[in-house]
Amino acid sequence: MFKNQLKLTNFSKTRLCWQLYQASTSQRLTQTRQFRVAVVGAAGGIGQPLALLLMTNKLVTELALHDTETTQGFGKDLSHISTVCKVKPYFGETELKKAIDGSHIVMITAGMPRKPGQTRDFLFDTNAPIVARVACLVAKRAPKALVGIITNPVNAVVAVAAEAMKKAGCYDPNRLFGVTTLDVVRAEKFIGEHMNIHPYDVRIPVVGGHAGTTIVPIFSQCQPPFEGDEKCIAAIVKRIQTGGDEVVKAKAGKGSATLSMAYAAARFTNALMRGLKGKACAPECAYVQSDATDAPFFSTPLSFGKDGIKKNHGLPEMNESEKKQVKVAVDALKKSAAKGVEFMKK
Ligand SMILES: NC(=O)c1ccc[n+]([C@@H]2O[C@H](COP(=O)([O-])OP(=O)(O)OC[C@H]3O[C@@H](n4cnc5c(N)ncnc54)[C@H](O)[C@@H]3O)[C@@H](O)[C@H]2O)c1
Ligand SMILES: O=C(O)C[C@H](O)C(=O)O
Repeated sequence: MFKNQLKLTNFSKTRLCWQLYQASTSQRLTQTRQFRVAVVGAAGGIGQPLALLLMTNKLVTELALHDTETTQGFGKDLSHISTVCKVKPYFGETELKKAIDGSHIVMITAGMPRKPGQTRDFLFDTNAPIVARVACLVAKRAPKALVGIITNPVNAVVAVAAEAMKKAGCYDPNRLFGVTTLDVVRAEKFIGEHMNIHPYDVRIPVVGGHAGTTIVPIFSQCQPPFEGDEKCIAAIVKRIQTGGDEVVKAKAGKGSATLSMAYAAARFTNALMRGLKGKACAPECAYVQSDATDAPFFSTPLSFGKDGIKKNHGLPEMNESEKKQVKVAVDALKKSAAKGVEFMKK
């Protein structure tokens, strides 16, 4: 009897401590500036695991989940996770405004993924209008928000978003990003496997865009220095450039990369939030308006601050082979951007 009372007392003490800890944590969290992140396309293959990963990030205190499919069910499911993050589900065209209002970051995953045999560019006609609509609303309702575009074809729809925002009277090139982090994540993974080291320890800039030969990993700047001959580099470059196809083929008609993309997007969102908070973070590559090359948009390593891009580190030093690859990428990217601009003229 006495033993049981003692147990109960200890249990109560533990619970009280836990409650006090939680109260002090949530107080701390409301005192420091934390972030509302909106995921548009949240019910999809990328959206759901991205939402889950963001729920576990202490910098996210409110998660707005929007989709043209209902987000009620998985939103409720997420809302039971014991983090301080509040989940706000939104549904359909009419609620997009509410989802965007007050958001510090808007991650756009809305749109079709490709099927085997299709290029990313094949998705343009379906996805460009979706991106245009969301970008236009962000410009009007949350002009200070940082916008990450995951929807394909990234190489063209980022230009669509920029034009849509210009039309809406509010475009800030420092706040608009095509998310190319998955190419970096793949590069780290494949190089780590090849060199038998942890992928976390691999740093490599992947510049250009996000499709085929527009993806240019700069092996000459790999840290630690890459160990392997030209043939080996060419094979890994090819694998990074066709990583998306590898997944599309393996999923056999059931979509494209979702989990690895969610991981990459969560990492990129974290880097943006650290920038907003003024915290240091290793540079991340993203596809942004740029004068690094002749292409209007180009991915290079970036540092982030409270207004989005703090510093564009530009093109890293490159060897002759890498310079040639960049030239090929630039020619293709100029066409992709022009396609986006042309679409918005119509
Ligand atoms: N940038 C990258 O590295 C990368 C990586 C993987 C996938 N993608 C792209 O991301 C996109 C999404 O992929 P997924 O696998 O999540 O697809 P999915 O079909 O599983 O999910 C897309 C979601 O978008 C929603 N949606 C469609 N139109 C909408 C609108 N107007 N407003 C709000 N929501 C809308 C759909 O209802 C769906 O839930 C695709 O275009 C895909 O090609 C990009
Ligand atoms: O390949 C795709 O269509 C999806 C994405 O762009 C990827 O690289 O996995």
